[in-house]
Amino acid sequence: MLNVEGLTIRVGARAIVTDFSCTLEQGRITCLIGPSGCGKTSVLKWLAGILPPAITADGAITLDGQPIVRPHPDLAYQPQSDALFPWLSIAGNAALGLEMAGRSRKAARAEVVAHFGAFGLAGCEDLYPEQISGGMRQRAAFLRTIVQDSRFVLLDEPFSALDAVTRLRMQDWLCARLEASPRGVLMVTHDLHEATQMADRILVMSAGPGPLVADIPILTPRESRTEAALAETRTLLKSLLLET
Ligand SMILES: Nc1ncnc2c1ncn2[C@@H]1O[C@H](COP(=O)(O)OP(=O)(O)OP(=O)(O)O)[C@@H](O)[C@H]1O
Repeated sequence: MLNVEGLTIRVGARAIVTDFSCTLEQGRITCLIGPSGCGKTSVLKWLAGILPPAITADGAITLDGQPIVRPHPDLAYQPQSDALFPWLSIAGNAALGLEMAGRSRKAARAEVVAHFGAFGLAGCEDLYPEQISGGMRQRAAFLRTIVQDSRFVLLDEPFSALDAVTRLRMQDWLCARLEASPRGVLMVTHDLHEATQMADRILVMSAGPGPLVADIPILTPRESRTEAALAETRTLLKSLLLET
């Protein structure tokens, strides 16, 4: 279990996040939503240990009750931008996390290339990032993150550049992967449909810096999440976002 307590993030004297707390459990998807600029990305960057030096933060983080130093191998992070290296092929980029974790280049490449079909990247193995579309780059970055062995995954709008059908496919792929290999996921999204379809719980941040506005468990099993079953939750989320 990953626990965050009392996280406050400041840019100079200005607080952008105040008193943020959450618990991530393995096998559960937590979606983080909130208005643009409320600090969602900053929270993920803090968790990943990559906040820029100009941004300061106070807060406690523990993994199974023990404080951890980040970057940490049990926390994989996919930034909002695809952040692919232009000089590496798509297969090379996707395999990078596994290589850094100690796999040989050949083994890492074989492991990621096995998913290229499901990710709509078949035939792109030896192309470079500038040769493929933004949606394809985002899928390669997602693959690089999700194949890692980390117990927790931090995803910042991982499907924002995808068309509607591809997005649904990737959502299904992620849910199936997590069932086969349970990990804790914290995913930022602006898409209420995505959040309610995928999440076990949804954390709502406020526009102004302040504690979470709401922490909403989604109890309906994923296979029963019809439009009707989720309508009430979506209405609640919309009204919370409008209020903030
Ligand atoms: N490097 C930085 N220097 C100065 N201010 C920053 C920096 N990074 C973020 N901020 C400010 O911190 C606040 C929170 O930004 P952040 O990107 O975390 O929000 P967000 O909720 O993820 O936004 P969005 O939904 O638009 O991606 C914003 O006011 C932003 O301008």
